[in-house]
Amino acid sequence: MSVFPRIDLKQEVYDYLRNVFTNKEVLAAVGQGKAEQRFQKLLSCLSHPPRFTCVRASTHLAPLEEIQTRLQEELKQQQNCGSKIGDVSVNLLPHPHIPDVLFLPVIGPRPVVQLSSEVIVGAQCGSAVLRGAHVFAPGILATPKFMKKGDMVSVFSDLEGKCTRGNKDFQGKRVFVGNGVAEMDRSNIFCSDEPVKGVGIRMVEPLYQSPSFDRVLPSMAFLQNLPSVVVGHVLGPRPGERILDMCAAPGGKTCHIAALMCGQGEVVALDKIRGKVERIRQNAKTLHLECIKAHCFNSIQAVCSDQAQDTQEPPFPPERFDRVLLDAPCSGLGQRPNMACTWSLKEICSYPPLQRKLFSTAVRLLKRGGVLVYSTCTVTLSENEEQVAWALNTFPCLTLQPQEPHIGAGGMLGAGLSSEQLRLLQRFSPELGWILEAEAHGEDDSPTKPSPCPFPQQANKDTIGFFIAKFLKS
Ligand SMILES: C[S@@+](CC[C@H](N)C(=O)[O-])C[C@H]1O[C@@H](n2cnc3c(N)ncnc32)[C@H](O)[C@@H]1O
Repeated sequence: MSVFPRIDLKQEVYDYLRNVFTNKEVLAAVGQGKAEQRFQKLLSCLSHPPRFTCVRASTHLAPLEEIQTRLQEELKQQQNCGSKIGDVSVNLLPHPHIPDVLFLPVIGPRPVVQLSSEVIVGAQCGSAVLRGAHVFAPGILATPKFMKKGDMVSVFSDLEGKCTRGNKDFQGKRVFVGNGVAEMDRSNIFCSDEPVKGVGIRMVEPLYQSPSFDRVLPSMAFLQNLPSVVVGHVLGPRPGERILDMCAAPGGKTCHIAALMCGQGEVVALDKIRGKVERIRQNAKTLHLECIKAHCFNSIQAVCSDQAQDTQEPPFPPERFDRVLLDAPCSGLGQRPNMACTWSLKEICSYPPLQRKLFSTAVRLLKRGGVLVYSTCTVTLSENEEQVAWALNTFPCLTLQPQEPHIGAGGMLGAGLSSEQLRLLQRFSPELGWILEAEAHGEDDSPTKPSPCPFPQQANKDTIGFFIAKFLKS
């Protein structure tokens, strides 16, 4: 199952995370051995891609079955267009409990032979390749000296971010992600006056095989991690409501919310970075969602004190929204695949205070009787369960609510929450699925050998690390 080394973390971050996963409450519940095993499995699975590609289907535009058939046809055609991945069957699977999700099993790691011609790409680009993307030219850092369009090359991801652009003899740490065909000469990539655009290497033998969804039925299929799709359903928007998405770019969840409302009502999407707000607008346009109003704004300041002010633009008067989503900026330690995180502990610990400021604004902007969903794509306690404990103490008007669907695990021990409160939280913990799988394959010393999870449980478990809490304001 593991082909890559465990995620590489700064020692101080490793120690911090290890303390989180072996905290007193966890140790009292499961003991040192199990807690340590869970932490080590987490480090392993973070460096690997999830084994399913999740697509959110635009069921506001067409029935799921129609989208499934059209996508399958498109992806088969893509295979026939000259790539070596023609032997793969495209089998999109609907999720039995989530009406707008289609899964595509990822095939890998496959036995791909490395070539002598090496192309080095940035870590982010390498991660995208492991999830089915081709290599876009701006992600290329180094190529063979005389690389010409049409050459077959092996693609490697620069693990430590040490490869300089245009390097001709990079010797640093890298991992192999597959073979591809150059779509450009080296000179076009590094010696052009214009910023370089488009596909630089077309992947024909990826280590992990999943079709590229680039320009495949863009209005019908939106690539989104499963927990992110769950967030939209947990928020439960209804047609005609007024919804605020406080940290919205690039707009995956905003668009899902608008689609669930069948375009009726209003979804206000805020993000503090102007370029990213444009992405929200583009996505809304592509998906034919007209009820989205995107603004560039610092959400911490999105509430004004004047109750009477009825403005269409931020800042908004208090208690203005039926539902609020705070998909908070976070340390992102649940993202997969991620082979190396260069962040310091100080950077990781900078998020909780920011999240609390955003949360306080969210509570003020929410109507009484309204729903607030808080989510992150990270695995720390301080950004997840500890934030929930803080919120319940600070805002007596808030209560935790059950989530639908609830396909992840409950909250993690360590923040002093009761078992009932933990049950109401939803934590996607891919390491738990990996432990089951290893035990089933006899890789661990477990006395019992459960069988590997069938679909869809496997797809529900092998996701990015993610956290969701749902509150009602009374
Ligand atoms: C986790 S991402 C959001 C992903 C998004 N919800 C989606 O599903 O596509 C967090 C976003 O918060 C934005 N952000 C960070 N601080 C913010 C603030 N004070 N006000 C508004 N947006 C902020 C970042 O620019 C980033 O785009």
